[in-house]
This record gives sequence, structure tokens and C-alpha cells, in this order.
Amino acid sequence: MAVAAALLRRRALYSALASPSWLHDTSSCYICSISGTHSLVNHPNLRLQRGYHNSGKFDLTDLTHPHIWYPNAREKKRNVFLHVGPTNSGKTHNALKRLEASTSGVYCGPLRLLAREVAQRLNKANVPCNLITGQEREEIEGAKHSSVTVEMADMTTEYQCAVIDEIQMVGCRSRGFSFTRALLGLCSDELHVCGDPAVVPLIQRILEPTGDVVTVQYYERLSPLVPLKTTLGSFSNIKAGDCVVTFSRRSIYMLKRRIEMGGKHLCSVVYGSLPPETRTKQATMFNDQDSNLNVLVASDAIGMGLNLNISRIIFSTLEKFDGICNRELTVAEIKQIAGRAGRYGSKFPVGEVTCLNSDHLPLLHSALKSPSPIIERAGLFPTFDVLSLYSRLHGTDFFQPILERFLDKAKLSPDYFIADCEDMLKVAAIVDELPLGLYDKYLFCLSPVDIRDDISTKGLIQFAENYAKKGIVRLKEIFTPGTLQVPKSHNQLKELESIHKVLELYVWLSFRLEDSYPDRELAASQKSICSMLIEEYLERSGWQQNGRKDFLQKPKRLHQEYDASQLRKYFQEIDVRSK
Ligand SMILES: Nc1ncnc2c1ncn2[C@@H]1O[C@H](COP(=O)(O)OP(=O)(O)OP(=O)(O)O)[C@@H](O)[C@H]1O
Ligand SMILES: [Mg+2]
Repeated sequence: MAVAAALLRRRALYSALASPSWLHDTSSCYICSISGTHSLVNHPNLRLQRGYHNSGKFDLTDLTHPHIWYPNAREKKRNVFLHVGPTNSGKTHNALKRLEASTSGVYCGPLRLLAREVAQRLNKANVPCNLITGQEREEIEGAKHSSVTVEMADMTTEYQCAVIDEIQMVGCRSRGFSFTRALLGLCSDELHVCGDPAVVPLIQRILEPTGDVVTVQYYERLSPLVPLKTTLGSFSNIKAGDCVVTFSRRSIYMLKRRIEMGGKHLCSVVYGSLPPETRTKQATMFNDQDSNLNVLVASDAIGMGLNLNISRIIFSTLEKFDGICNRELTVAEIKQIAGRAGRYGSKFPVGEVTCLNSDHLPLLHSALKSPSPIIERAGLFPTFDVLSLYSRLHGTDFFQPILERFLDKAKLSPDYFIADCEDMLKVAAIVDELPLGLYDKYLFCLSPVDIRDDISTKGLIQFAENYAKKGIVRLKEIFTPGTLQVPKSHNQLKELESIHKVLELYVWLSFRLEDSYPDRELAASQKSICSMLIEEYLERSGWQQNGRKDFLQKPKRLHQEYDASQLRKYFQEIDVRSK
């Protein structure tokens, strides 16, 4: 009975999901079948699009005029201000001033940390501001402002003022399309766009057909950034306010240990797969003058827009593994990361940059002197409406072949590229095995699963399988109260980070399919426990006053404990079944 009720609820939800504002850029499409052929009717964008095809035939794969996908924004003549300049030049600050002064508005940023920083700033300035990210909803009563991660930007709400930060991300292979969507689709009278000057010509070209009025404002760095002529030399030269940058978890912990063994400093760490709440805490502790964590060891997760109390950036390497191979950092990446040193208004008014290896100094110096290479194209991805019509046209609900074919056939103007869908196609192949509708498949493909992470992928499979079979996914089927302890090794730490990703995925799904994923609170509390355990690990792996390594201490029990072995066992069962 419970299952039947859940299935009914799910069906009802389907109709409600016909046009969810957080995914659809347009109002819904209508398609009717006439004598075996399909024709599209009454969709404003498609009516507009017809203008571009004299034959009167629709070509769904024609993405050459993406500005027409956003009729609400096109009804306005937006005043667009491009705030461009080097890092630490006050671009975001000035845009936020306008946002604070507006009657309604939205900030769209690339990172959850940044979105949180902005929400805090607005609330502190007595401008009630919601925080909305894929996995968080902190709604403030009466708020007319929101701070969001760019993927969450709502194209259907009208604002007086909108801000898009780090707009050079339009050129990002995987996330660029979300920045393009915000740039073309935000429905606001004023739009403030902040970023690197390398993106100006592209933005001007892209906005040209919209009729928006574009003004470019150039900025200069507010405080000096000095590339040092010498390397760090010995680790004994590390001082408070230093940030050592490296790109793998292993080397982050190795450097942390090395610095702490010197007995003078304790380190905060910030890197991508650390739970965001842990990252925030670590960054806050580093920023806090009263905390004894006065050195930061971080990956490029600190590279964008954040205001940290860093005096000197020390690159341990200028190469990073990008998922396929080791590659040199780009000029833009070096400048972004280096730009975290000596933030205006921080306790270090002059920033310094150096590296560990003297062979790297010439590249570092030349990168800091060079302009970032011009960004030529912006990312694009078809809306669900278009993909849905395309699938109907081909008479199939299999998402992977539909997406693959669409990508193959897509026609773009020279200002755009189609998003890198490699990971999405892998997820599509997984969900195509399940009896799910196209919309659900699309949803799983957009979910924040880390397909390169085994545990995260298995979590997705389990969540999708249970959803397809029963219409409801209970977290307790995977988690039971248990005896998990603070990780004692890197492998255990990595595993806990992966489990955190699975829980984040559950929370993400719970915001989209509320009835089918009812245990959001439980998932959120388990997520916090994961972060607490990781933080405990970070504390214990630190140098202690008495010089003792405290791994050997009896682990502290947490109030509510969590059994990772249960999850492992569960996932192993999935493995066995799928063989
Ligand atoms: N006019 C100002 N008055 C006071 N503080 C300012 C002013 N302009 C900038 N700041 C402060 O200087 C710091 C850097 O400014 P901001 O974050 O706007 O730089 P940015 O150009 O956006 O840098 P990035 O490219 O790294 O994002 C922030 O802490 C900001 O609050
Ligand atoms: Mg900024």
C-alpha cells in the first residue's frame, strides 16, 4: 500500500515537474503527432526560432541563437555592466554594492563558499538574503535577495539587480553552459558581470543580438602583488599567513605534516573533495586571527574570488592532474591562485608569490606578467524541453543515444561550444538500464554524482534503482547507526569523503523529488557527522604541543554514529548482483 501511495505521489509529482523553474529555461513545449510526423506548436521560443528557418521546419539541433531561449529576459532591455580587471581589484565588491542597494536581486557565483560569503555579507548589511545551492536552502523570511551557485539561478523570477561572478567560467568545458544560461537568461533590469578582461569581446558579441546596453568598467588591483625572486628555500622559512598550494590530497597532507613537524605552525587545509562545510570551517579558522591555525595548505579550490588572509602564496608545483594527465597550470589559473595573496582590507596589504622549486620561477613570473588568453567561446547545453522533443522525434526514451546523437548533430555559432558531456553520458548509460522516464534520467545526469568515484557512483546506482523500483528511497536502507570512527588513514579519509558525496547526492535529489527522497534531514545530519569526523581527523593529524602524534589516542565517540561498513557491505551486494 505504502509503495502504491508513493507511486501515485510520484506520478502527481511528474505533472508538477513539467516545468520546474530550476531546470527549465522556458515555459513548457507542446508537441502533437499528426499523421506520424511531429510538429511543435505554441512555444514562444520555437515560434521565434521558426523565423530562422525559412523552410518552416524545426531543427531542434540548431543552437545558433541561444539568446531566444529566454523570452522573459528578451522582453527587457537590460543594463549590463562588465566589471573586469585583475584579481583583488574590487570588481565583486562594487557589483555587490549595487546588489545591496537594489530592491530585489540575485548573486550567482561559481562556488558554494563564495555564495555563502555573499549571503553573509548581505545579511550583515541588513539586506535579508537567502542562500540557495544544489544542496542547501537557507531561506530568510521576507528576503528579496538570494545568493546562489550559478546552476541554481532562476530564469523565471524578475529582479532589479543580478550579479554573475567569475564570468570567465563561461569558457569552462563542463560548467560553462550554466554561466551562459545566466548571462543570457537572467531577467533583471541591471546585470553586473564580474571577471577577467579576457572575456570582454566574447560577452560583447554574445549580448549583441539581445539589445541589452553593455558598459565595460575596467579595474586596477587595489594592493600590490609581488612575485619574489627567490624560492621558499627551507620549510623553516614558512611564516604565519603563508598558503602552500598543491594539487593532490596526498601532497596536501604531506605538506601539512611537514610544516607542522617544524613545531612553529598549525595548518588549515582546503581542497575540492573536502566537504564544503569543512572547507568553510578550515578557511574561517585560517582567517581568524585568534585561531592558532595560521598557515594554509590548499589546492586550487581557493582559486576563485575568495577573500582569505593570505600574505604569500607558495606554489609547490605548477602542474596538476586534470583527470587524464598531468598538465601545466594555465596563465589564468596561476593568476587566479596567486591573486589570493594580499587581499585589500586584509591584515596583509602586500601580497607575495613564490614557489618551492627554482625551475618554476621563470614560468611563475612570466604568467603573472601576461594577460590571460582571450576566451573565444562560451559553453552551451540544450534545455530539457529540446532534448525531450528530440527523443520523441526519435521515438525513444534512452537518454544516452539521444544525447550522443544530439551532441553530434548540434549546430552552433562560432561563439559557442557544446558542453563536455563525457561524464553525463556515462551516467545516462547507467540510468538507461532502469525503467525511468526521460525527465528522471535527465535529472540523474545533472546530479552532482562524481562518476570517477566508485562509492559515489554506487550511491547513484542504488538511489536510481530504488527510485525506479519502489518510487521511494529511504536512507536507512543504506545507513544504520553504527560505530564509525575518525579515519586513521588516507584511504579511510578518502572513503569518508566519498560517503559524504553520496549523502550530498541524496540531499540534492531530495530537493528535486521531495516525496521520493523523504529523509533529507537524516542525510543532512549524517553529512554533518562525516564532516565532524573528517575535522577530527584533521585536528588529530596535526602537530600537537607535546609533539605526540595522536592517531594512537582512543577515538572520541560522537553522539550519533554512522556505520560506513554497512554502506560498504551494501554496495558490495550491489556489485555482486550486477555481476
Ligand atoms: N571600495 C572598497 N572599500 C572597502 N573594501 C573594498 C573595496 N573594494 C574592494 N574591497 C575589498 O577588497 C577585497 C577584494 O575585493 P573583491 O573581492 O571585490 O575583488 P575582485 O576584483 O572581485 O577579486 P577576484 O578577481 O579575486 O574575485 C574584498 O575583501 C573587498 O571587500
Ligand atoms: Mg571577485
